[in-house]
Amino acid sequence: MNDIKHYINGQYVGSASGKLFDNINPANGRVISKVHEAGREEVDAAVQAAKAALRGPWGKMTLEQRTQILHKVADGINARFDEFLEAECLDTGKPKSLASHIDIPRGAANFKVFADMIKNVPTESFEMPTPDGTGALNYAVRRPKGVIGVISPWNLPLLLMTWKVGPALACGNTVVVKPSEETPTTTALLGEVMKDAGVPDGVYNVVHGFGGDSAGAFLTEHPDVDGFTFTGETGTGEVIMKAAARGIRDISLELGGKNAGLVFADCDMDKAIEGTMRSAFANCGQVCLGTERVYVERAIFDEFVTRLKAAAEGLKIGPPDDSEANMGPLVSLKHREKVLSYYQKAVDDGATVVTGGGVPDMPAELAGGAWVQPTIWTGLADDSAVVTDEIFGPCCHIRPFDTEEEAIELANSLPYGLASAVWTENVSRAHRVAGQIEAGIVWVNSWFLRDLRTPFGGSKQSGVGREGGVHSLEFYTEMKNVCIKL
Ligand SMILES: NC(=O)C1=CN([C@@H]2O[C@H](COP(=O)(O)OP(=O)(O)OC[C@H]3O[C@@H](n4cnc5c(N)ncnc54)[C@H](O)[C@@H]3O)[C@@H](O)[C@H]2O)C=CC1
Ligand SMILES: O=C(O)/C=C/C=C(\O)C(=O)O
Repeated sequence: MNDIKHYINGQYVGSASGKLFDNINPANGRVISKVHEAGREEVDAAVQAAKAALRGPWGKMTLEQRTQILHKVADGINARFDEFLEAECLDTGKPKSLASHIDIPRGAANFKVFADMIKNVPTESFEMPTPDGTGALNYAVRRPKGVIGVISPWNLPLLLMTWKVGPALACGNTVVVKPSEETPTTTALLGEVMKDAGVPDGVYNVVHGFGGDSAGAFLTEHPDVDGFTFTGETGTGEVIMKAAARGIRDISLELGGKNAGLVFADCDMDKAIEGTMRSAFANCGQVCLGTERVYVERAIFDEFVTRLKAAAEGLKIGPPDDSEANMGPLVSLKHREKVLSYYQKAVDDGATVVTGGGVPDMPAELAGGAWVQPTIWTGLADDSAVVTDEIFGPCCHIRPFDTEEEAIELANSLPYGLASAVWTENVSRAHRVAGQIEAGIVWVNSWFLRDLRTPFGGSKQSGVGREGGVHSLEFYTEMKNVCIKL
């Protein structure tokens, strides 16, 4: 069994404290590896390496040189595709069929897309008159923000970490990444790829550990980090925001959601079932953009529930290597406890359990895994915690509505505002409803269709700021105006 070490200043290093924690395979509960837990010492070394690297060869490279290296990073991920796939699936338990189509290709694409984007985005220039008649010229330039602290979650580990690291490096910053303690491996492996691609030492650093009173907190408390980007729970986002306030550091937060799907009677039912299925159960329901509240127009409610039930019962639960499996386990037994507590709460609150609601029977070798059944409920009150809290499991509650206004009101009724999916074949309705939903992303007749040039993030308690396209460049750079008197 291998140890997973920190990656600091181009070297894999262990913790001075010798503290290690277990990395567990959620498909069978067995230990995959031991991970070094960073103390303040390792976090400080990583931040100092990142700070120094800003003034080293990285800071002196031309944009062309930098972006060529990032292309090599993407090529390096693709060249070691199977290793990344194996590592990601061991850490998360997700089906290889899913990770090979989404997680790993996006991990590589995140470097290429932002390397190309930074070369093609113009900045502003304004000529102005002056009293003496000679005039002045203003032009804006982008400069790296500095050292970026990247705190990433476990649900799409490589995808979400590189979604931040790709643009951060494209803009000339250096990074210290704190991956989730649940899924450290691909972030660690990326160090080798960075080295082989010619990324100078100190540009990409990784420290492992937990959140509070561990590597995560030590990183956010470190005064030499210039900005933080985080994806995860809303409560954690608040803690990070407070830490970033000291020293007035910038933040980009993509937080929780309790997303609504609105299914109108004029929808294409096949599309609505297929899309809602994916949005509720893909990645075992562990996608912040997933649909946990489904509102269906009363005329088609019964048919929709019957068909979604059949679809959920058709899912094949299994380990990553099972090529027929389309649903893996949850990320950990601890997370399963949380999800199962909501399964119980739904029953206590009087739900009708349409399907699921428990733990599936698994073969003996998988019995220690964090398996749960895909679950659908109806009949809960709008204020049940099952309908208002982010559960982050393979489950949804379906409730009927009678009018478009009611559907919009229900969708907007929570403090979250991340994503929504609207199912209708009426284009006027699609525009009207999309315009009124309080969320960062509204999909119409689709879900998780991602164009990396688009703004991505949440409104209300689902986040602060937007990443994606030029919005990533906005966050990862400082704009400076130069005014030249002519
Ligand atoms: N993509 C998303 O939107 C995600 C949402 N969640 C939600 O959060 C719930 C709890 O899962 P967790 O893993 O505990 O999520 P979390 O938000 O606490 O963890 C995400 C990352 O933040 C770090 N972190 C935690 N506390 C920190 C602190 N005080 N300072 C700095 N870094 C800190 C963690 O170590 C991890 O790297 C889930 O049940 C789910 O509802 C979890 C993961 C991803
Ligand atoms: O960038 C994407 O395509 C996916 C984003 C998904 C999340 O942010 C999430 O599940 O947390």
